[in-house]
Amino acid sequence: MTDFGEAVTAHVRSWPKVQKVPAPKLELFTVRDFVPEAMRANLIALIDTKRRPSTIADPNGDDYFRTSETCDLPPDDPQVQALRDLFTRISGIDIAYAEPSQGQRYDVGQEFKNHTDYFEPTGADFQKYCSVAGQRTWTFMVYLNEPEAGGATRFKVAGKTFQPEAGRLVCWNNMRADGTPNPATLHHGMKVRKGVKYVITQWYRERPWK
Ligand SMILES: O=C(O)CCC(=O)C(=O)O
Ligand SMILES: [Fe+2]
Repeated sequence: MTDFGEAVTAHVRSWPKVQKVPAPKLELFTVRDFVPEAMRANLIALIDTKRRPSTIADPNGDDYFRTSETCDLPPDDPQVQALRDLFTRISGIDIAYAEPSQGQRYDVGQEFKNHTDYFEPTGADFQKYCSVAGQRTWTFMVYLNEPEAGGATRFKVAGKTFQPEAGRLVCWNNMRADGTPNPATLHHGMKVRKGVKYVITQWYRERPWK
């Protein structure tokens, strides 16, 4: 599938128990209990063994913009493959368009401030990140657990906040119908206040990743 607009939206909508989140100017969906519990536990353990400080594409002078840790999930791990299969089934997007899946771990006080997942077309590093596979299209994000307090994902423009809920999927189209990046996708991984938060993010590109 190479139509990342309506075709993916229609595919996601056909998933049992998917909910379309009412948000102006934004295709935003959620599915509760998307990731089975046994898979969540294994993925959390994987993230814990391989984490490194998270980075951002265009440094903006704020060293505290994204303070979490990231894990590049091993593509040959059976749990990672099972999760990627789930993303393929709900999105209908060929796995060739998927970036390597990433785990994120937030300790108390850690966050990912307001950002968009697409690369700024005017950003200094746009060519570096997008010349081969193109822009990011869809984001599929799952919560692997529930911290004791904090750690919500807030879509400021769309006016929607998700509390972390183990197994829940949140997904959205980063592009508008005309193919330009959609600023209404702005979102904030808010500070964890108590406990630890684990999520996995899966991004898709306009062209095959490799
Ligand atoms: O942790 C969250 O709630 C959001 C994560 C996120 O936005 C990202 O990894 O791009
Ligand atoms: Fe994000």
